[in-house]
Amino acid sequence: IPSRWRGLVPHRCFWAILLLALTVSLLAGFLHKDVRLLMPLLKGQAEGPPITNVMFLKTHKTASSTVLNILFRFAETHNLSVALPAGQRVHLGYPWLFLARYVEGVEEGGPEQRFNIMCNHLRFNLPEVRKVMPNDTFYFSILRNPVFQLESSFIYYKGYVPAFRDVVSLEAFLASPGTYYNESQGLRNAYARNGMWFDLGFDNNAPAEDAYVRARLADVERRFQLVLIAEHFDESMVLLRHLLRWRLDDVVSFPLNLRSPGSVTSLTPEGQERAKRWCALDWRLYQHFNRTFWARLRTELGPRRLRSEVAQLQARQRELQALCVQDGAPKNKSQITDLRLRPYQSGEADILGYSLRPGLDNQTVQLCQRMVTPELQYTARLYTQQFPEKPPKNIPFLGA
Ligand SMILES: Nc1ncnc2c1ncn2[C@@H]1O[C@H](COP(=O)(O)OS(=O)(=O)O)[C@@H](OP(=O)(O)O)[C@H]1O
Repeated sequence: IPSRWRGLVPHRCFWAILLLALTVSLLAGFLHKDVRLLMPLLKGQAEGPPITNVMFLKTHKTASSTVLNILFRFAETHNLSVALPAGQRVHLGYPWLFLARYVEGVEEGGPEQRFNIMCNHLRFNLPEVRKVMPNDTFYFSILRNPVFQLESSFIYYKGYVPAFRDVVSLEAFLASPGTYYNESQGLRNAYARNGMWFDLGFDNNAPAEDAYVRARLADVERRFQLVLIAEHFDESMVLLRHLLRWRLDDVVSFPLNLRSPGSVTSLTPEGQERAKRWCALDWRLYQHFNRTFWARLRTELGPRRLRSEVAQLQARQRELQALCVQDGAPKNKSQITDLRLRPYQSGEADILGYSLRPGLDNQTVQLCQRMVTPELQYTARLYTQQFPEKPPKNIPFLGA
């Protein structure tokens, strides 16, 4: 070593060691992350092909139309059969308890029929669902904070539900529900109290006694492999994708069936507390499954992978929104000129949908159109595809 460099040697050694240490630690961090990101691929291979027998209990006003759109798209692109409402119906017998014969192609005493996907509105009734779905079906559902679910329901079903018809606001209804809500007025009132409990097939007017509630929660735990939470929609989709072993693009969606900001009125804090008491069964249900949802995310994915997949999902959604959606935002009914894309309007709500960007090529139009097709039109379209020999579903509001 030349003498003029001798003093530098320990110094250089120090830097070299530091550089090595940094490289190793960076590499370790990178590899750790990368291995985790590779896990779905590796695990997917180990665990087998995507799950294609799926039953989604479509609860009301819980982002369930967005989930239905995801399932319909998956069915269409994978050539799967869907348990569709028979004849001119657009739901599977709701609000009556589901019966197998509400499904098109299923006849009492007729040959056995099994479908891959089931997701139109129905009131859950396991023995009858099992008659049309394969034994290895994956069952899942979605819940929403009952305060916001009830707000959405009130506006949407204002003219339809006897309990809501003659009251000026949800705030007024909750201040004195006994004045407006009459149990004996039949099933139509189910939208006014514990709607999610009702959709699960339970008695929405039952007293919220602890033993009863616990027993029903255990029923739901036993039957449904997964219960998602609407407030955490993206996390929900990441978890769903993981459990079904689907691709990221299979669970990308645009929010459907949204109320316009002008149709949203929020309850006061006092009104919210009343809503929780009035819908005590739904409140217990929601609290329980909100807890299990986060516990499940922790065990199935862990925070780092969850964050990374949610970010990927959101980036892909933004990309598709820029590609597909005219002006990149939802529109009200008068702005949607293509009737195939105009969502059903109900009650006092202004329900938003999407128009497609003009000038898209055929393949892109197909992809985008599927993503923005509302529930009724999509149900009708799949029905015609699946039963070309039957009269098509006639959706009267489309002509209006
Ligand atoms: N992705 C996503 N994330 C969070 N929330 C979402 C999403 N998609 C739809 N929504 C909200 O869900 C409400 C509509 O629910 P449903 O489609 O279940 O209604 S319906 O029962 O089928 O009529 C409706 O709620 P409100 O706007 O409060 O009425 C939608 O805004």
